[in-house]
Amino acid sequence: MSPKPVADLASLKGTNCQFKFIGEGAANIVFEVVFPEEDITTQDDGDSQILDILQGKLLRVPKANTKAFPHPEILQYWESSISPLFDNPQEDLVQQHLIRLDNSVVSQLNAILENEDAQRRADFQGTKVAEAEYGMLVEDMRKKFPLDFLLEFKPKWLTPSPSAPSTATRCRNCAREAYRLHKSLRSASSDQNSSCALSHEPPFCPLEYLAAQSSPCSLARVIASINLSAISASLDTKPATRENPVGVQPAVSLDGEDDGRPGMDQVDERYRVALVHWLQSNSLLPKLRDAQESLDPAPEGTSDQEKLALAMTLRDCTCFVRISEDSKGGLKVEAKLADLDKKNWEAKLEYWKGMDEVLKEGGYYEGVEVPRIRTRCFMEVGAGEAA
Ligand SMILES: O=P(O)(O)O[C@@H]1[C@@H](OP(=O)(O)O)[C@H](OP(=O)(O)O)[C@H](O)[C@H](OP(=O)(O)O)[C@H]1OP(=O)(O)O
Ligand SMILES: Nc1ncnc2c1ncn2[C@@H]1O[C@H](COP(=O)(O)OP(=O)(O)OP(=O)(O)O)[C@@H](O)[C@H]1O
Repeated sequence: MSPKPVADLASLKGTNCQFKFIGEGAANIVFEVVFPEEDITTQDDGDSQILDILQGKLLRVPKANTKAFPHPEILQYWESSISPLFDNPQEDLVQQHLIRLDNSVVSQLNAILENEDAQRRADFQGTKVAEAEYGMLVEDMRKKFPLDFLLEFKPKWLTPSPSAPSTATRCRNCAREAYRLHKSLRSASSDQNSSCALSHEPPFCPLEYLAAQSSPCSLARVIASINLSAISASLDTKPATRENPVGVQPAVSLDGEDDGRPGMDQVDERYRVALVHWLQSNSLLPKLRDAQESLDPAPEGTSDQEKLALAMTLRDCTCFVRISEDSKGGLKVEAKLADLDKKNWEAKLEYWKGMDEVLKEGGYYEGVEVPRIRTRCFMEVGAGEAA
């Protein structure tokens, strides 16, 4: 049975609410619905209902002209195929609900995007919100209070790709990053771009987040990457692009402002301890890895494309880790996975197969592409380290 919408955005008409652009990916755009203070205190019954529903949630709407499934289908899949993989889906997954969209709201959202266009990631500029019937309300995983600590990253492929050679020295993600950078180097027409791609900061390897459970060196690198990211974010104000390696570093938010963010060393030591404890002991990333692994095909391959699609969904999610003070003055860590959307395997199969081939044939798994792209994959650096 299809999920039912929890609300209709048409009921926002006549209110003074505004929308704020929060972020976007290839398939969705996320907005905050902001109400003026006076509206919050003086709503009649109908409006206060939608206000209550929107509380603590963000509006996630589909982009136009993608091959992604409509949100009701994504949600149904999430309920039937994703949630059962987790022992405690309420705790482990960013909660989401269906909401009915409204054409005039979609026009409003598109006007906001047009205004923000110059600030958007270069390859996303010009893309619009679809005139779809449904969108989603998702649990807001941003900081709730200024002192909260927030880390956002994509865990990606936590086990080797079944098609990687046994001689691989890079994980699938670092191999793909090397390929992307290599491609941008080859297509760069000016010397300036070429040297930029060669002198890039190596992409942070997502395997390190999991390795931090047993390897003190990985743990130290994760903590260092957070520092690095906070510093580079304040120095480099250019929007992230696929070719700009800063865009693939984990996003970290320490004080809610983009500029002058302190590094971890300036943050309350208690937050660092809580983060280290989470990195060393969480069951979320091992659970995600096990789920990915259980879907991997036998060596002879699989023809079960639905299984492949589920594996690819689990390899393309986002992890939010929020640390905040609880009501007793202690710290609570909330770690949840988002963007576990059903993949349209019919539309993506060729891309997936093509990428597999390119990474294997181009020597990206072994780091033998010419010129060699600098990476710092856990498989490279972690190999010689004792746990
Ligand atoms: O192919 P990959 O590993 O680069 O992953 C793509 C993502 O690239 P990223 O790893 O975040 O740099 C890509 O992320 P971006 O939007 O480019 O940041 C998408 O998530 C894409 O999935 P879809 O087309 O939205 O269904 C992702 O495609 P899938 O392969 O997961 O279908
Ligand atoms: N629940 C949330 N809480 C806070 N921020 C969020 C939330 N969901 C999404 N965002 C922000 O919006 C951005 C884009 O959202 P999302 O990942 O859903 O887009 P997408 O198009 O599905 O991504 P992809 O390209 O990976 O498929 C995220 O990177 C994040 O910064």
